[in-house]
Amino acid sequence: MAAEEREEEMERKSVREKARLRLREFDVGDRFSHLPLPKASVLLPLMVRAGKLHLLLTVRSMQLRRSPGEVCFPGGKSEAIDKDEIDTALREAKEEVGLQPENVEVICRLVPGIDKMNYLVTPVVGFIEDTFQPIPNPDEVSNVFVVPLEYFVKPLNYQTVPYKTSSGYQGRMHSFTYDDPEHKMSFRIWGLTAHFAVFLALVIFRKRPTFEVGYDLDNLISSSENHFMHLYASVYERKKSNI
Ligand SMILES: CCC(=O)SCCNC(=O)CCNC(=O)[C@H](O)C(C)(C)COP(=O)(O)OP(=O)(O)OC[C@H]1O[C@@H](n2cnc3c(N)ncnc32)[C@H](O)[C@@H]1OP(=O)(O)O
Ligand SMILES: [Mg+2]
Repeated sequence: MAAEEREEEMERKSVREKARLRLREFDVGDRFSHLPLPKASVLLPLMVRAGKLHLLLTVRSMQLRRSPGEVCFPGGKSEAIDKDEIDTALREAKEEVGLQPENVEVICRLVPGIDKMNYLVTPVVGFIEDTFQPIPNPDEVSNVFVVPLEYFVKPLNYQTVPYKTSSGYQGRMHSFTYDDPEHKMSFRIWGLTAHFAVFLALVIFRKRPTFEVGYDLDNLISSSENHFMHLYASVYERKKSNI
């Protein structure tokens, strides 16, 4: 290995090590697994490119019944064969973009979210190699792209949009437009996917974003958990009153 390559390799390792340490502090493990909602998981695939962390995202096929054409992370619904949320995320990533589970270094599970169908969606964070060549499954994925993680705290094109869930919970959603120099295309990343990307960036960079987030950044762990429990309570109450 040439001296320059050795230096790049050391830099890559140090970027990964710093992120790994921060992420482990935020690992929720199976703390939310008992909640009585249908389950889904997404993989937040992190890679180091040119010394910086990047996230891999997909565009959903237009043929899908749910959220066609939207940007999301590789992921999907839990199946009976999955032992936990990590298994689901890895199985779905393999099915959707051809990522082999043995090529993912799983780091942690972060605080879940709830999607518009009231699925409990667990984000699983894992490192992948920057040399990974996705093989999109055309039934589910129409495109794959990467975004510098820093974009989710320091975006060039950001909006906040109001939303109301079926359970009556009102809030605001992040919406980013990312001009991808590789594909020479713009991608809109919003909703639950944007929510997970922003949280991941806050955990790793610990810096104040250029836009408002609904967290107390000095107490990010408790604040993010309270935020989730508030959302969960509104969904749970609604489900109970529909029984
Ligand atoms: C809060 C509201 C919002 O945020 S909306 C704004 C922006 N949108 C987002 O952020 C996207 C958020 N959603 C997600 O990430 C995903 O929908 C989550 C919640 C992870 C669920 O995963 P999802 O990809 O829908 O499920 P999945 O992968 O299990 O299945 C998708 C559909 O594909 C189908 N499928 C499966 N395998 C095949 C195959 N080989 N050939 C053809 N189709 C296939 C599945 O049956 C499933 O279909 P269906 O949805 O059940 O109709
Ligand atoms: Mg999916």
